Amino acid sequence: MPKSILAVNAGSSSVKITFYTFDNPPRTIVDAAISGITAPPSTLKYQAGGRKHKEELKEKLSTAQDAFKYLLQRCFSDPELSEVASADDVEYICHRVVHGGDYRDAVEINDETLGHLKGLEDLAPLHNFSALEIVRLCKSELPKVRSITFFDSSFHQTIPEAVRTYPINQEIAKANGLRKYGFHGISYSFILRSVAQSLNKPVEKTNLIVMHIGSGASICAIKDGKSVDTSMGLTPLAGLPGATRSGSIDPSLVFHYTNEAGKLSPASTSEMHISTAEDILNKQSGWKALTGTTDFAQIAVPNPPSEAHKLAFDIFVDRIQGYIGSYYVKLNGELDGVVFAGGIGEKSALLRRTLVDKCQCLGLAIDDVANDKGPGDEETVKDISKGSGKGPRVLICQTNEQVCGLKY
Ligand SMILES: Nc1ncnc2c1ncn2[C@@H]1O[C@H](COP(=O)(O)OP(=O)(O)O)[C@@H](O)[C@H]1O
Ligand SMILES: CC(=O)OP(=O)(O)O
Ligand SMILES: [Mg+2]
Repeated sequence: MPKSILAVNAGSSSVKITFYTFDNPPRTIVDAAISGITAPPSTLKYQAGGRKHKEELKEKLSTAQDAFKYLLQRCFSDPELSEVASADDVEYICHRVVHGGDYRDAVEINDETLGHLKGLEDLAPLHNFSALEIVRLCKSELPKVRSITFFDSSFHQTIPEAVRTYPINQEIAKANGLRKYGFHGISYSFILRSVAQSLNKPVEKTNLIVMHIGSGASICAIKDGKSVDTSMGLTPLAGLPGATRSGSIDPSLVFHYTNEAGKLSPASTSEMHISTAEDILNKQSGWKALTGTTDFAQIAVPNPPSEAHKLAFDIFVDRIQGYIGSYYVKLNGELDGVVFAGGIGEKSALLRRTLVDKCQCLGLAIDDVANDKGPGDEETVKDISKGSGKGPRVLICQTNEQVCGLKY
């Protein structure tokens, strides 16, 4: 029997895996995901053929590796999944790795590339360590299967120098690789292709503002099919706030927050060197710090349970609105569409409605019925614009960070 390809997406609050056939285009054999790792109980979603299943898990899965092991076992032990019964049925594993440094393309894992990626672990503290733990697990437990890593940062290699350069000492910046990298690029690349196709435009002539907003949130300006700016920076902390991340703040805040800020955090291990400040801004800020929950579904409601929930919603809207305005100008007003994607972007009709209302002056308008309904299960791109006028389209794209790796 021909072997399969396994794609793994370790996000900051979820792990999603998909097994594909080697067909062209690849056929999905099974899709399985665990979400809510940072807000237990975790939820399992499992879809194989016509079978769909969702359940709250009793098991405590507190790390991405635990979630990955659980998902793999679940697929291998499914008696109805003869195509993927064990590691012998897998030829390649494609891993989403958030920070790829200067890598422009995917790389196969060997001692040299793994060593190089280990050097980048500190630059994406909520992601690279977990993803590489899964890579290491695959190397030891599925030693015959080849692992390929695909990077979120690759898509943003087209960002112009003046945008990616921080105004600091350039010798130090170059020696230490201190520049804007940008992330969620695997998702942006999938969204770009899917939206261009749905608008009937060639990718290289498509101009978009895309929001990938989930536990980690970013926004990207795409001009002629290329990333020209994005809100995340050297690390995924910059830009928009997220479930546990502050997003951009005045860097001096770090020095005033606590005089311990420069010290290594207790969470640091000999493998990761995270300061207390990084720990606080990455893991103890965002919605969690403001409201106590990391679940935006509890925040984006018409009657928020507290003032703090309302404030969290308003902060998010304010920051996104600022980027949309800035990117609209950077794209010279030549915009085909504004796209909502990621867990929040795809599911929160309230956030979409609020933002589009605030951006009316750019010609954006939303159809309430289409917006409230959202996309159907099989609908990758849904147009929720009002009327068929000339303004930029407002779209929802159900992104897929697994399949994208296969098409790079
Ligand atoms: N109906 C909803 N309204 C608002 N937010 C939602 C809704 N459903 C899920 N979310 C949020 O989506 C986020 C997860 O997004 P996702 O992109 O899947 O995760 P990750 O960032 O881990 O990859 C969580 O914060 C979750 O609360
Ligand atoms: C880069 C990033 O923040 O990813 P995620 O949204 O999956 O946490
Ligand atoms: Mg994600």
